[in-house]
Amino acid sequence: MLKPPEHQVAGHRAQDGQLGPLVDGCGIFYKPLQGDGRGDAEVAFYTSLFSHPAVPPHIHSFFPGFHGTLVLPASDASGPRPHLALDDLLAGLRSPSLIDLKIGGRTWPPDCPEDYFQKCIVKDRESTSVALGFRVSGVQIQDPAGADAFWRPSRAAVRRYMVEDVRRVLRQFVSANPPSPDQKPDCALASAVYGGPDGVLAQLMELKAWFEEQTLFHFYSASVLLVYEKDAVVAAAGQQAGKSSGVRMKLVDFAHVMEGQGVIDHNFLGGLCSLIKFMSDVLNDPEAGGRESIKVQLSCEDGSLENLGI
Ligand SMILES: O=P(O)(O)O[C@@H]1[C@@H](OP(=O)(O)O)[C@H](OP(=O)(O)O)[C@H](O)[C@H](OP(=O)(O)O)[C@H]1OP(=O)(O)O
Ligand SMILES: Nc1ncnc2c1ncn2[C@@H]1O[C@H](COP(=O)(O)OP(=O)(O)O)[C@@H](O)[C@H]1O
Repeated sequence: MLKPPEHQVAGHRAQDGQLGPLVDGCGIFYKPLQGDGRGDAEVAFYTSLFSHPAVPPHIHSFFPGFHGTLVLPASDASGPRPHLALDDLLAGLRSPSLIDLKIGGRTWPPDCPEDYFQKCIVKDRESTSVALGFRVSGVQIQDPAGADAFWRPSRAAVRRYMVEDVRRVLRQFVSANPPSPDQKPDCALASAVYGGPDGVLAQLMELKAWFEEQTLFHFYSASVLLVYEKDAVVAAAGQQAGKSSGVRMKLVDFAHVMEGQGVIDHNFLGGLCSLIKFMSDVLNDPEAGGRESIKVQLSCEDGSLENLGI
């Protein structure tokens, strides 16, 4: 049976009669084709990515598997609608921690409509996109209180994140202690999630190497989605023989991918480099919890952690 994903952290949601993605519980994530040509652009991108001879096969693993399109009843009750059928990146995970990081200092493609440009540039300037080359779009972290408890700041709170908030959240994301005004993130899982041969940093470096060369695509408003499950990471760290921690890192959201026309995607590449630097800092200085006394908006959706003065 199709239902809205339990753990979606950003983007359009199939809630309250809105159009959004659905999952089948068997490993497929169905994303409705959006209007204004965005859905068609996303289908064209996936088709090109998986068939273009100049895309090295190992690069495919940085993207969700693509299984074509399927007409399904839309979540907004508007009737049958084509959906992209993608691998569900959270399949098999009961208590995932995940973060959506929108990459690029500018999220608007060239020649987009003026009103869209105006909307995007305001968000880019008011968020950390311009300053850092990326921003947090959404985050959920398993709460140590229980496997089914999560810390998930509201969309409005995430939109207000400034540079120090981003630094803090990237530390909190790999910490075993809960977000609190009294404690710095302990970064206990940093080496297991960000470090190691199959950790996020190693994967980002491999992706960056491709972006240093590829001139096929320019990715505007696409995200890096990081997913891990604490129990699996802790279990892998306790084993000698390099058991995989199962940390998943994929790119998502290709509604605004443009042809690269032989030019490096310096906007996306710059954002990747910046993210790599931020994560390296977490690994190299795991004790630091970020500047003290910063007013960040670490609110939960239930409001219980609203306005922590961290
Ligand atoms: O509608 P908004 O203002 O919430 O903007 C959406 C963005 O939400 P935000 O508020 O930035 O978190 C949303 O961002 P996230 O995926 O939530 O990071 C998308 O950028 C979405 O555009 P598209 O589906 O990628 O074409 C954006 O939707 P469009 O307005 O471009 O359709
Ligand atoms: N293949 C996928 N599997 C699981 N979750 C996904 C997948 N793609 C996206 N998501 C979830 O949906 C969110 C929004 O996805 P995105 O493609 O950016 O949608 P939108 O175009 O509405 O912004 C992501 O932050 C993530 O939580």
